[in-house]
Amino acid sequence: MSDERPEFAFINWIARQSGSRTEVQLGIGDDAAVLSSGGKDWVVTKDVITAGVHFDAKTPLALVGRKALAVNISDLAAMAAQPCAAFIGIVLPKSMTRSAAEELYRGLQQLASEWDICIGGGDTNSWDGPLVVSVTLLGLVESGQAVRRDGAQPDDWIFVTGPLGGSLESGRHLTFTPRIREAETLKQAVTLHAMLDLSDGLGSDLFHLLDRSGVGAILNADSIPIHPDVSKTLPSAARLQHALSDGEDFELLFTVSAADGQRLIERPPPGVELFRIGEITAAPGASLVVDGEEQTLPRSGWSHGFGQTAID
Ligand SMILES: Nc1ncnc2c1ncn2[C@@H]1O[C@H](COP(=O)(O)OP(=O)(O)O)[C@@H](O)[C@H]1O
Ligand SMILES: Cc1ncc(C[n+]2csc(CCOP(=O)(O)OP(=O)(O)O)c2C)c(N)n1
Ligand SMILES: [Mg+2]
Repeated sequence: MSDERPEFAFINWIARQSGSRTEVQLGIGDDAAVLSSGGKDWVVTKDVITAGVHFDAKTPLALVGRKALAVNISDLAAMAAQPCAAFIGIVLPKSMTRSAAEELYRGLQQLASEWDICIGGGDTNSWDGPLVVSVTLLGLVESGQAVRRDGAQPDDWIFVTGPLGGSLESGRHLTFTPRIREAETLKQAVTLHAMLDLSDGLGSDLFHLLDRSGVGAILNADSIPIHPDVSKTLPSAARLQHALSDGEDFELLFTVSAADGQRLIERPPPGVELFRIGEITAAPGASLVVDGEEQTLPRSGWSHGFGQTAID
């Protein structure tokens, strides 16, 4: 007879629908999972989402589960890898019911099956704090083919795969489709020099790519695609600011040689939206051309602040 106390009953319920993959030789039920790669490279990512920070009390729990996995799939898209197995850590508020916990998991499980992801394991805790979901996601890529942040080169063209801004107000941050297919299509079409996904906002994430690559960038304000979710009644400078700093767009930003960039513009690969927003420069720093005038692009966007007030 299996252990029917809440934690173990819930884990048994999860195990019955965890999916399977040949790479996952041993999944839920032992002290650890066993995976084999078949000669490819593993690409491993982790993102945590927290009540009050990434979703609020009104967010349907199925969408919370969905988002916890989707943000990680987006990180694998940014590396041009294919998702394979997920490990789910959940810290439930003690007041949460079993059916609420199941709803959370259903949202997660549904997205997992859409992307053929096997849930290989995880951990379940409960406490007197808010809901926290932490996902570790493993993906696969042909050896040496992961696309990194540090490969941008001077004169590269910079592209994004979709319009930016307004994702929180519209709820898009809960329902977006990770750009796995787009990354795969682009990887087939051109040589991707550097890539990342836009989670904190263009005005923040661009700098991560520039810093890692040791280059700078010049962006054209008129070319930055502003999402229809950003209110049309705002002045254009405010709309641009939303596109730069709202975050959670989960579009890809990538750089390619000018020749490859030209190719993408002339023959856009099917199923990929593309916006050319600027160029990489040898000189560090980022600037923005607004009405023909070059301005410094300040770092903006989201970052998790802490340690500012001495209460420890
Ligand atoms: N607490 C942590 N311990 C170890 N590595 C971390 C921690 N937090 C973030 N990282 C690492 O720092 C890098 C940047 O993280 P992050 O800004 O969260 O990236 P992303 O936007 O892709 O999720 C990643 O390599 C991530 O694995
Ligand atoms: C309740 C709530 N407040 C604010 C936001 C907006 N927001 C939360 S986290 C975030 C940035 C991305 O999160 P992070 O944990 O930094 O992701 P990572 O860069 O690690 O992928 C944004 C824009 C939200 N989605 N929900
Ligand atoms: Mg992260």
